[in-house]
Order: sequence, then C-alpha cells, then structure tokens
Amino acid sequence: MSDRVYIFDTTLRDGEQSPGATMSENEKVRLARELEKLGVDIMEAGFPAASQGDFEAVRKIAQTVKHAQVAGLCRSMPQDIDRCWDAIKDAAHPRIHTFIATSPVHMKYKLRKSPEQVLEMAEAAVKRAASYTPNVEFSAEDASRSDWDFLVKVTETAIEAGATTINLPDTVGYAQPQEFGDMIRYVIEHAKNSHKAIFSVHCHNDLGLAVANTLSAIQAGARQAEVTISGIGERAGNAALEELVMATKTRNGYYQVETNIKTERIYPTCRLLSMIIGQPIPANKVIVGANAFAHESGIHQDGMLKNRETYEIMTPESVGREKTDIVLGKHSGRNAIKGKTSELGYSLDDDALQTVFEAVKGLADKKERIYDADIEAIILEEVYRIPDKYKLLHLSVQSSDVGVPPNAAVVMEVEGERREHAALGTGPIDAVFTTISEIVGRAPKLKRYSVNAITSGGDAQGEVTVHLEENGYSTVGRGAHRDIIAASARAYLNALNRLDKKNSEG
Ligand SMILES: CC(=O)SCCNC(=O)CCNC(=O)[C@H](O)C(C)(C)COP(=O)(O)OP(=O)(O)OC[C@H]1O[C@@H](n2cnc3c(N)ncnc32)[C@H](O)[C@@H]1OP(=O)(O)O
Ligand SMILES: CC(C)C(=O)C(=O)O
Ligand SMILES: [Mg+2]
Repeated sequence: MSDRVYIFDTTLRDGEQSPGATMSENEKVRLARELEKLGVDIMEAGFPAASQGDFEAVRKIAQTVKHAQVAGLCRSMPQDIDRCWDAIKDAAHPRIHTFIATSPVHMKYKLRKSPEQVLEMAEAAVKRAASYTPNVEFSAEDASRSDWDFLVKVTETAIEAGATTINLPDTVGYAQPQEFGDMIRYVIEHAKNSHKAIFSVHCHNDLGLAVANTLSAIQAGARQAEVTISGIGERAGNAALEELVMATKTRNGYYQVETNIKTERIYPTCRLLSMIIGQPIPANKVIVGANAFAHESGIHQDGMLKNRETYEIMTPESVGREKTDIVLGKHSGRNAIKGKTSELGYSLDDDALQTVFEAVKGLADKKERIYDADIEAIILEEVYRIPDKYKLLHLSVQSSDVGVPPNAAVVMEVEGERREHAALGTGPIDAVFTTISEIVGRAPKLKRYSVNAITSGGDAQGEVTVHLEENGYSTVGRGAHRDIIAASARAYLNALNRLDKKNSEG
C-alpha cells in the first residue's frame, strides 16, 4: 500500500521571495483559492512579521481557506511568533512554522550564536508557538550543511518542545541526492521520539537537484515535501510541485507514495501563477511548457499515432492540458501527415497524401510551425483543385501610391503554352486580375473578394476567396499563400479554371 506524502506549498512565501514575483494581497488570495482546489495539504501564506502588507495578506488567506492548513513563517523570536499567530489564528487549520539556522557558517557569521544558544532559541520558539497551537513546524535552516549529530540534537529538542513537523531544508541547494537521503535517514533513525513528528524537506534548486533531492528524502522516510508552483522561489527556486507530484504518480510503483494533488488542476494553477507574476512559462518547462507534450519528429509522431505510450510517460490530460500536440514541420513523416489530415476530416488516397506531404515539407522550409489551417489550405490548394487549364508560372507586382500606377507582370501557362503580359490596375490586385484576364482573353465579373489570415504570426498564410461570374455561371476560387497578392492570383486562376469547366460542361 502507498504511503501518503503531504504537499506543503510555499509559493506564497518562498515563491514570493523569487525576484520579480511579488504579489498583491488580492493576487495572493486568488492563488490561495486555486492552491486549495489543487489539493495542497498545507499552504505557507507568507511571513507576517515582514510587513503590514504581508501580515494582512496572510490574515485574509487564513480567513478564506477552509480545507488546507494555513502556515505562517517566523524566526525563532517571540515577537515574530506572536505576529505570526495573530495573522493565522482565524484559519480553520492554522500552523506556526518557526525556524533557525543550524549550520556552522550560519550560526557563527549570520546569527553570531553558539550551537548551545541556537538550541535554546529553538526550544523557546517551539514552546511559545505550541502555546498557541498544537500544529507547530520547526525548520533547521541550512540543514544540509549542518553537523548530522547536531541536527539530531535540535530535532530531539524541537519534538520535546512540541513540534509535530520537523523540516530539514537544503537551503542553498548544496546537497546531492544520495547524501541528502542518507542525512534524512540518519536523523530519523537517531533522534529520540522521531516517530512523534512528520519529517519534511525543503529543497532549493541551485544545482538543479531540488526535485531529485526531495525524492531521495522521500525514499529515506520524509513524508512532507515543501514545494512551489513552477519551482519559483529564492534564487534558482524551490522543488517544483508539478514535477515532484508527477514523478511520484508516474513512478508510483517505484516510490510507493501518493499525494492528495488533483493533478488535472496543475496546468491551470501554473498558468494562473504565470499571469499573476507576469513571467511566461518557458516552452521547454517540465510538464507545463508548450513543448512538454509536443512531438515534432517523424519517427516520434509515427510511434505516437500507433501508441501514445511509445513517447509519452503521462498524458497531457492528466495534468489538465489539452490533447497531445503533433507539430507538423520539416521533421514530420507521412504517417503523421495522414493522421492529421484524417483528424481534420479528409480521407486522402496515396497520391493525394504524397502531394500534401511534399507541400508540407516545402512550406516547413519557409515557415517555423505548420498549423492545422495550413494543412487545410494545402489540401484545398493542392488536392481539391480542378485540373488546371491555366497555371501561374511567375508573378511580379509593383504597388505605388503616387507616380507610376500599380502594375503587374504575369507569366502563365495556358493549355501548355507559355504566355506573358503586363498591365496596369487601380491597385496591385486589380493589376494582377486585369493582366490574367487579358492573357486568357476573358473578362469575368469579380463579384466578391475576401482575404483571411488563416494562420497567426508574422509568417502567417493568407487565404483569398474570389467569386467570379461569367455567361450566367458563378463560381468561387481559393488560393493560399504567405503573400496575399500571390494568394489572390492563385484564387483568381482557381475560379477561372472552375468557370472554364462549368462553361465546357454547358
Ligand atoms: C531561508 C529563508 O528563506 S528565511 C526567510 C526569508 N524571508 C525573509 O527574510 C522575510 C522578509 N524579511 C524581512 O522583512 C526582514 O528581514 C525582517 C522584518 C524579518 C527582519 O528585519 P530586521 O529586523 O531589519 O533584520 P535584518 O533582516 O536586517 O536581519 C535579520 C536579523 O534576524 C536574525 N535572524 C535571522 N534568522 C533568524 C532566526 N531564524 N531566528 C532568530 N533570528 C534570526 C539575524 O541574525 C539578524 O539579527 P541581527 O539584526 O541581530 O544581526
Ligand atoms: C525557512 C526555510 C524553510 C527556508 O525557506 C529554507 O531553508 O530555504
Ligand atoms: Mg527556502
């Protein structure tokens, strides 16, 4: 049976210590509501002694959140602890989180205290916190650079004073996974009454090992993980909630632990945070980045279409994202293109598929990303075209405001014969249409002309639709191209070819 790992989210406290991630009171409350929906067990709402603003935000969150525990952080100082309690006392499940550093470098240079003084401060702090609530967490800051036997002593002291959670942080992201797991196991095995507390870890990502260290600690017996959404936090950040949770879920057989997180709420929560702090999610970010479930190369796309498990270890839906993105581009193969065209509702034979395949490869050389609408435009242009009597070979257009009137030069093939001509027009598109009509010796009436950007971005394709009328017949022609004048010429010829077919069918 799987053991439960409690998720302690500190996005609103350590996450907010990330440069540029300061949030207003309203934003913190909004995120707190989302964290509750996500299913975090404990949320650290802030550091009430830091400022009046943080005090108010923590108090508001404490009054708002109903199911999750709400923690406030405080130094091992009476005035900080009292202020913290004041802020969280209205919570349905309040927790005081007090801390003091235990590493030689922090004790000597930052605190200017001896280990004995630190032990006394820890004991006094936990006792004071426990006089307010039985739910007290004690953290030995910079635990990973502390003497292990001193950590055992501090842990015993804090448990004896009333702490029910003991947090051993890797404050500066210095630990290595095996070593960190060994440290947690050592303290749990050697501290008296360790069974009376839940052991927790809080890992920073300075060497990119925050999640690995947290997982190693879980294997060693830690049952609370302190994390943040998208891994934001002081310096390089904290262990990312989404990475830790999905690692334990995806490899449940390996870790044999479970969390209470509703994983399908992960993506919406990360998006909300990104909007609040105004920092976009990088495309290659684990689980929540735009590329995390996008498959670009033909061999991967082929595997995915045959069975998603070939290249996906979790589904995008399981983290609240939309379906897998098969990104068609220059690395795509025929199977992916066939899959996409049938998904769009077209059933193409092998020849048509080959035509689309070649057109996609050609377009991919010019365009960074191929969208569904590009594929549809290619199908319309390359497959569902009436056999052409008229073909465009070259087009050159001069558009102008003053001086030379707009003019076009067109080289075409008319039933296999090359013809060229140039003409003026009221605008560049009119010049193109006039030149083509003069080449083919016809003068259909242009009833309607429209242009749509069918894809987005600076390299978007435009689709032009023209309605032509001639001898009582009317028809529609379409053309797609990255240049709308070229798209217009194609649409006009497409309509002329259709008209010609109607005329000849009588
Ligand atoms: C690893 C972490 O993330 S720890 C949490 C970090 N978060 C914050 O710092 C919250 C924002 N901080 C603040 O607003 C301010 O630092 C305050 C209000 C907390 C304190 O401000 P000040 O009183 O001006 O102190 P200042 O920040 O300059 O220095 C910190 C003091 O606390 C002491 N201290 C640091 N940690 C602790 C602790 N856990 N317990 C007791 N004292 C501590 C330092 O030794 C220093 O003492 P000194 O003034 O006697 O040298
Ligand atoms: C206050 C503690 C838990 C902390 O943020 C750290 O050690 O990184
Ligand atoms: Mg921290």
